[in-house]
Amino acid sequence: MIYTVTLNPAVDMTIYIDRLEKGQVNRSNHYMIDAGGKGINVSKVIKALGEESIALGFLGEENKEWFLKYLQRFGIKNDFIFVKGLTRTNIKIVELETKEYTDLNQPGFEITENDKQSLFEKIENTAKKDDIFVLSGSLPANADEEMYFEMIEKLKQKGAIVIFDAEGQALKSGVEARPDVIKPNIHEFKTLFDVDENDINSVIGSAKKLIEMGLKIVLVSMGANGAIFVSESTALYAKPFKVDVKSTVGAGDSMVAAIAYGIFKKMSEKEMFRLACACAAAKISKEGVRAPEKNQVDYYLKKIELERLG
Ligand SMILES: Nc1ncnc2c1ncn2[C@@H]1O[C@H](COP(=O)(O)OP(=O)(O)O)[C@@H](O)[C@H]1O
Ligand SMILES: O=P(O)(O)OC[C@H]1O[C@](O)(COP(=O)(O)O)[C@@H](O)[C@@H]1O
Repeated sequence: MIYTVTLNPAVDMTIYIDRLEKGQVNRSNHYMIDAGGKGINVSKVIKALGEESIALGFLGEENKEWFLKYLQRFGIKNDFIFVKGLTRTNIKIVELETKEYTDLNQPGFEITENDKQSLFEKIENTAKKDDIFVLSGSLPANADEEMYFEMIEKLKQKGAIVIFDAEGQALKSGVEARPDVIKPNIHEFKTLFDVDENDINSVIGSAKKLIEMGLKIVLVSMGANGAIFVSESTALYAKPFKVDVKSTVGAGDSMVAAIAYGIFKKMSEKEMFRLACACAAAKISKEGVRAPEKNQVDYYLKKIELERLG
């Protein structure tokens, strides 16, 4: 089974505006509201690819009805721990004239020691050998930065496969627990290694250090500049190509979803990387934080060009 864990979910409000004038009253063109947060977006894309996952993590008590209704509408199975307060609202601004994308992410609710223990118990009682666990996104406002490290260690002891996507200190400490897969974007990767983002070989060299540490796959996404996939047996570069971008939010999550799906379906590394790039392109060609349709993914699959490196 595939499980996604979202410790800090979000109501994502995507606002489309011709141009944002700072310090002025602005009126939007139109907007969309989606249930989001990294793991939840991963679950949405897995569903769109035709597979099931169960979304775990925390959800704020105060606005949980709307959130759960949204997940039900899209057929996303879930089993959250409900915590005091509201699930945060993150604002995504798309400026139509300049094609600029601005995210305003909030810190989110706080959790108690009890909440944390309940989640750890649920995960420990659920995880079995070869289950796939996707751990992604920021931590609740007051959570200990080592929370992912602890969770990854416990999941690895159970024999589960761990895919991990976080940033900052949570990423640094989580990597020490040797997850199987990480998918940092290039800015996040630069917090792990002092690489030159214009030099693909320097990114590959650093990714290989993580493989030597015991990670199985390191996928570094580089926004409009493509992506790099490194494993023990291969180093691949996905060439960039033009996409009519409607919202960049969830591009990385779509890649993570494809890797989870690919591992679950025992796809080859090359195939799963191609799928990851196609899912990301299909996602960004959609408004808001909605999963792409399967036929859009198939359309982009034909456009992905991979180059073997190193
Ligand atoms: N402007 C863009 N044009 C074309 N592809 C893009 C663009 N932005 C993102 N992508 C695709 O989505 C992938 C993930 O985007 P990225 O911004 O690196 O991740 P994240 O959402 O985690 O920050 C990229 O590797 C690329 O394949
Ligand atoms: O947990 P974080 O790091 O604040 O990120 C949360 C945001 O990330 C998203 O999951 C999008 O992530 P990506 O664009 O990196 O795929 C949004 O749905 C959400 O608002």
